[in-house]
Amino acid sequence: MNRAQPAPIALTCGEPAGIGPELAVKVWAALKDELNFFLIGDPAHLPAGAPVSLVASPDEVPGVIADGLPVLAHRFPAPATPGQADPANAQGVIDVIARAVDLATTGMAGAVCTLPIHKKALKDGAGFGFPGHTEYLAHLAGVERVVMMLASERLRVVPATIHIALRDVPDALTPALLRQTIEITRAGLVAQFGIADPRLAVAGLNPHAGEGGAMGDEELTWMIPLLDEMRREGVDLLGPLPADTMFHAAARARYDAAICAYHDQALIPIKTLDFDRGVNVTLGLPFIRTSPDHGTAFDIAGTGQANPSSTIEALKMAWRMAGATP
Ligand SMILES: NC(=O)C1=CN([C@@H]2O[C@H](COP(=O)(O)OP(=O)(O)OC[C@H]3O[C@@H](n4cnc5c(N)ncnc54)[C@H](O)[C@@H]3O)[C@@H](O)[C@H]2O)C=CC1
Ligand SMILES: NCC(=O)COP(=O)(O)O
Repeated sequence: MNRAQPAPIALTCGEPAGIGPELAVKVWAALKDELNFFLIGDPAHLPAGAPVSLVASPDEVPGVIADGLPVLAHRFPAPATPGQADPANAQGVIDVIARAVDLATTGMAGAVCTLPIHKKALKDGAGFGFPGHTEYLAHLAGVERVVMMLASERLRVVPATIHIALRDVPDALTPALLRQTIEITRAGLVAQFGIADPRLAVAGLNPHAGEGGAMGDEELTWMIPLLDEMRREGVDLLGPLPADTMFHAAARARYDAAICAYHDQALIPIKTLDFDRGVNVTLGLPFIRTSPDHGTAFDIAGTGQANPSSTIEALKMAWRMAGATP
């Protein structure tokens, strides 16, 4: 590897009781000759016998990554028991994310890549007041609004509303929110994915995109007028499209990203197509953040079965976005 590259990526440990510790070691084995990254977490949470290179600062990473997983130690109060989150560790998980953001904003880390957190464990254990990383990272960065994108080679999707109850979606999905989501997505595709003139598709809220008002009227009353207005402003937009027919192969070829009304409308197609290789990327932050597309997988934690492919893709994407040259 050419070591004159971006600053190393900070990989946050996520929930120690999940598959994060196992993934950290597996991705080190896969990527140690390709890119620079370091884990922020407790070395005692890693699988027994894992090769570790303790570092005091990210700039030590290039010199030691060949020998073992570079770890910037963050000591936790309790050990990690696979499949059982310990409330005593919840605050540590949150603090590690904040530490990674500090390193990224000061340029010591080239990007942040997050291993999965268990949202309820953080809420119960430390009163975590955010639905997920996305909103917490926006808070830490002092940014009012960011966008969650899940991306793979075959599809990019954006849920305009994220972790809210389905019954709250129609009220939360406002013209202002959809406009902002489209604008941030478009800017992110240009700046972070290198797409000069992004083509966007917007899903309707209702079945068949409302079918002319026969199955809901949000498309008629405000979505069509908003998208028409944005097309006149020069945005390359399709929609509102019926969500059930916009994800087959020929339909996907017509756009660079699909903007969806709610979480499952966006995440079901990409996790069905590319669960192993999907990457979650936050657009609109002043630093790069990627993540695997899956969660803590308590059901297989500690068994050695965790597939590292999505985390490998997340680290590679962060490395490219940080400006790495091949
Ligand atoms: N970025 C993040 O921090 C994310 C966190 N989560 C959180 O994770 C927790 C568990 O969520 P679930 O809905 O159960 O989803 P999950 O992704 O953890 O697990 C769903 C299924 O996929 C399997 N699976 C997941 N990742 C795998 C991998 N790398 N290799 C092999 N099998 C894998 C699991 O064993 C399970 O059967 C929740 O608290 C959720 O909020 C979920 C998604 C992303
Ligand atoms: N369903 C996606 C997800 O939970 C990721 O959330 P975040 O922690 O990246 O905000």
